[in-house]
Amino acid sequence: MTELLPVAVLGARGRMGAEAVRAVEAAEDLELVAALGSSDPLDSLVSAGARVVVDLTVPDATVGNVSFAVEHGMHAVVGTTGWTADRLARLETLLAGTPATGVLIAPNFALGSVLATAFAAAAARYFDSVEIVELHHPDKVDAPSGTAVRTAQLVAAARSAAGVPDAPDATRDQLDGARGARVDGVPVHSVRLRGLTAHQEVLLGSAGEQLTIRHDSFDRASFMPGVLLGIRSVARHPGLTVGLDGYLNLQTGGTGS
Ligand SMILES: NC(=O)C1=CN([C@@H]2O[C@H](COP(=O)(O)OP(=O)(O)OC[C@H]3O[C@@H](n4cnc5c(N)ncnc54)[C@H](O)[C@@H]3O)[C@@H](O)[C@H]2O)C=CC1
Ligand SMILES: O=C(O)C1=N[C@H](C(=O)O)C[C@H](O)C1
Repeated sequence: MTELLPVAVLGARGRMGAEAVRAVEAAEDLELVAALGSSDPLDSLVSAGARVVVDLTVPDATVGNVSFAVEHGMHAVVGTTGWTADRLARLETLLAGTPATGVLIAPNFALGSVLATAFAAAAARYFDSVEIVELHHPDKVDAPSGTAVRTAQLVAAARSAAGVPDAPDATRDQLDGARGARVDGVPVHSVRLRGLTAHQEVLLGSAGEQLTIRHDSFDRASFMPGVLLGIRSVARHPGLTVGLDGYLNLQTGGTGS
């Protein structure tokens, strides 16, 4: 009989965590060994024998949780937002001490969203202007979304690599925030609206034309195939991987590893 992979979920009583608990419980090759909330001690991850820790908590808690997992030789699959460049650099330093341990920081687990971001990065060099609109439910605690930040970073990097200058415009803000926030020079606008789940549009414009790349998550079930792919793959990817695209062969049309 094949051994089951022992998995723990942190933030297990939250919107995403509860969905992940159900997905792990339903997977025949995985065993849910711990499902922790905010007041549960991390030590129970060790006593439960978790090999992979899934973090779906809050930006203030995720760094401590992931550091604990890495320090105890557990792999981590992280959907929580708030991973700044500085936090990622410190995590890489920590991971250098345990070279066999893998951490996946995935701003978005929905395969369609990962593809939409890749399409936007591929298109970015061909258009004069690029702006991002992200739209979420109003219970979301952060803005802009992690997905929008990641998309803006990849768009900006693609434009910079191709030598595309920032598109100038004539607008001078009459009110702070009127043009959104800038992430690596890319304007990002955040909408919070009751009834929404998680949505993003990348608007690319040139003279006389517009390309819109839109992705919609209507249900948190959309994130679960990516969460499961992360859990099953993380041990084969030691070190830090940012973005689920790191586990997919997007260029070759492969189905992941
Ligand atoms: N990567 C992705 O595809 C997705 C990422 N997210 C991100 O996941 C995070 C969670 O989102 P939601 O589930 O909507 O939030 P939520 O607020 O419903 O759930 C967060 C849960 O974490 C718990 N928590 C807080 N501190 C904790 C700690 N130290 N240990 C264990 N649990 C703790 C809270 O009590 C709460 O139950 C957010 O950062 C969100 O942006 C959300 C959806 C998809
Ligand atoms: O809080 C959410 O809901 C989501 N958070 C992630 C983000 O900030 O990008 C992923 C998805 O957009 C849903």
